[in-house]
Amino acid sequence: MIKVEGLKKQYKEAVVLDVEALEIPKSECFGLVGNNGAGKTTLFRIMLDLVRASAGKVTFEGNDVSKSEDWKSRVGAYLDEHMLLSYLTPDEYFETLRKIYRLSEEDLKLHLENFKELFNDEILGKKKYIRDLSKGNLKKVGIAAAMMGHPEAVLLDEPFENLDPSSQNRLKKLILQSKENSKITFLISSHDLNHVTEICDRIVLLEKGKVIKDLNEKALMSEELNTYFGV
Ligand SMILES: Nc1ncnc2c1ncn2[C@@H]1O[C@H](COP(=O)(O)OP(=O)(O)OP(=O)(O)O)[C@@H](O)[C@H]1O
Repeated sequence: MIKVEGLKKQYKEAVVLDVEALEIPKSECFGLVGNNGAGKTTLFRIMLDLVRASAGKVTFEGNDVSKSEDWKSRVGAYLDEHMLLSYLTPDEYFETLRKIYRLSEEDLKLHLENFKELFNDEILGKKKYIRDLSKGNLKKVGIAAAMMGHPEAVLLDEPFENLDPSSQNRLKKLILQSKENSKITFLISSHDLNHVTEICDRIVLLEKGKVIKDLNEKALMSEELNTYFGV
């Protein structure tokens, strides 16, 4: 379980995140939505100990992520391209991660087979550096990397952004399959209300850093979100 307790992030006088309490149980597909600047990425960055909270904490299976290391081998994430090694080709990058995660060559092959449809024959074996990939293809590499090493939880910031419509559908299918087969907990931030409502069991809406809605009834999600966003 991922637990957020009394979490605050402040830059000078501006409070950009203020989440009293949030519990994300194992295997949940948790959607995070909110307008630009609502605090979604900040929450993910604190969860990954990339940014220090001004107050409060995030725990993964009881351990404070800012004070322990154990969660690092159990959580995968793709927030943006800074997380990639852009001077490598995707093949070299996955091979590097394979060694870090101590996976066999067969394990890596099996993992990448799950991404065959999503990669659409544009990622592997192309001898193109990651830095030269299109934005959508960069995202695909990042997501495949985030899901390597049998993580218990995967955080994805705007995973559908820059993907073409077929790739968006393939990604949704892949997330649903992984959730079904591996019981991965997914935390997904997105501006695409249709996609998140389709794949997530629960959606939290942030406004100016605060949780203003916590929705888990599928039938009501779209209605409430469409009303809020005026779409
Ligand atoms: N290093 C920083 N210094 C000052 N303010 C920051 C810093 N990082 C983030 N912020 C502010 O924190 C707020 C929340 O930003 P955040 O990126 O978390 O929002 P978001 O919901 O992910 O937005 P978007 O949908 O546009 O990606 C914004 O007002 C942003 O300007």
